[in-house]
Amino acid sequence: MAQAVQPVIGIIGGSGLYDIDGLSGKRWEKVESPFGEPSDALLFGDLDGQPLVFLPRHGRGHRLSPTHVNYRANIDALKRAGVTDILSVSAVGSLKENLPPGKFVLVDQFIDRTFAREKTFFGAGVVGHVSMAHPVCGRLLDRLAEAAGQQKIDHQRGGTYLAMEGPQFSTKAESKLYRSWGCDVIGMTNMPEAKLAREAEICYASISMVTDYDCWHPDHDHVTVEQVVQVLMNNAEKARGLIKALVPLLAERHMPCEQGCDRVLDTALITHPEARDAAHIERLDAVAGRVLKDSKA
Ligand SMILES: CSC[C@H]1O[C@H](OP(=O)(O)O)[C@H](O)[C@@H]1O
Ligand SMILES: Nc1ncnc2[nH]cnc12
Repeated sequence: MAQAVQPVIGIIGGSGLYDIDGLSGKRWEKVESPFGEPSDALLFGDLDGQPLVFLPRHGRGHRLSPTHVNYRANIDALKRAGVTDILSVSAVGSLKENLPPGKFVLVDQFIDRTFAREKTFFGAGVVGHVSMAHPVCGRLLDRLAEAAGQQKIDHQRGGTYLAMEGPQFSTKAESKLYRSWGCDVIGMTNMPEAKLAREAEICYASISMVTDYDCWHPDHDHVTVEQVVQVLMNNAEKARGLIKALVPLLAERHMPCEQGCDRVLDTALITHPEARDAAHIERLDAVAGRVLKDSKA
């Protein structure tokens, strides 16, 4: 018989979102990870009785570029904090005419064009392969769409997020190429974040807030940080409202994830138990302890 789980909601705040207000019992706590330094301490608290953990992706003060965010340490730290569901909040450029600045896109697919980041917890002594066919948890996406509807936020359900390395914005040729691929939005951070959340068996969904038309649109200025920040400031209230509306929708005890996000490692590991590396198994205590606990040397 499947067991109900008490959800712990993790929010990864992107550009412009470095804190969460309205939390009771608010405390910043440093969480150590064997994968290095998370972007910042974690902010623990309760929102209307629901446990919540917040992490500013770029650190308070926006110290880390998308390439220098330690995505592995961030996801590992959230897993150690007991997080079951991650909501990633991001600023993105629009690659479609009908997605103007201010619109929220609840993406459901990604194309990963990043190349200078650690992208897996596995390898070197513990090899694992998880499915990324459906990178976003359907249940989280349903609840997000419901909350956005309740808040009357202009949003699109579904869409493809192109993850680029950055930190420079795209050339016009790149922007047009991604449009020709049918991508909806572009950003620099949701990959490998979504891949690592999947490996750590945490449900993941992304709220992508459109801030600009990147550089392809003949009638709009090319993206600048100033423009992104301005649109984010105008939308901060909407983002806060969405999170507030979403939390109670996720708060009821839920059964194991229907999509299986929380058990992907049941079928992912290929290294023979006798060939597994003891030191690596130790580093994976939070991420994969559930399936590796009998492998310890
Ligand atoms: C400040 S503009 C570029 C910056 O904003 C986005 O970050 P995040 O996803 O954390 O909101 C984009 O990916 C870049 O990192
Ligand atoms: N146009 C853009 N390209 C990449 N990341 C972004 N974040 C916000 N706007 C962006």
